[in-house]
Amino acid sequence: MNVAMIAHDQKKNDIVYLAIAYQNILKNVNLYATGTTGLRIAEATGLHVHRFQSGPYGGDQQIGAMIANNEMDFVVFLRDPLTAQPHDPDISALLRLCDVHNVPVATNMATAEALIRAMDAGLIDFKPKVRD
Ligand SMILES: O=C(CO)COP(=O)(O)O
Repeated sequence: MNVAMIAHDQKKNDIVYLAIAYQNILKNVNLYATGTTGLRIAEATGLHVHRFQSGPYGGDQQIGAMIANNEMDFVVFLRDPLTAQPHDPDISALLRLCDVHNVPVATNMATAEALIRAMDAGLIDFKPKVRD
């Protein structure tokens, strides 16, 4: 199970809270993250996180590549809806790829918690996606 965790700066504390609260579940998956988010999660939890570039430097696109390669099962992307991001096209592209490949993606805390619990309960079908 490969899970990506990404958060904009104003949401970093939230994603750290999420990782701490659910670390007993997240320790059983392969965690991927953009650079700074991954560092914050690793420091706070001790969990191993595969870290990509920081988002504005290509991290979103690197995670997008995993989605396109059918290698990502679940994405938590806590976006900041109140601050303009210089790499907005990359953010849109990542979310678009989640929809193209039918990958569950949570963009706020409420959905993230619901999906992590659903994942733990085996309620989400994470089988490899079938494409035409
Ligand atoms: O900008 C981001 C996602 O679009 C997140 O990048 P960082 O985790 O490196 O801050």
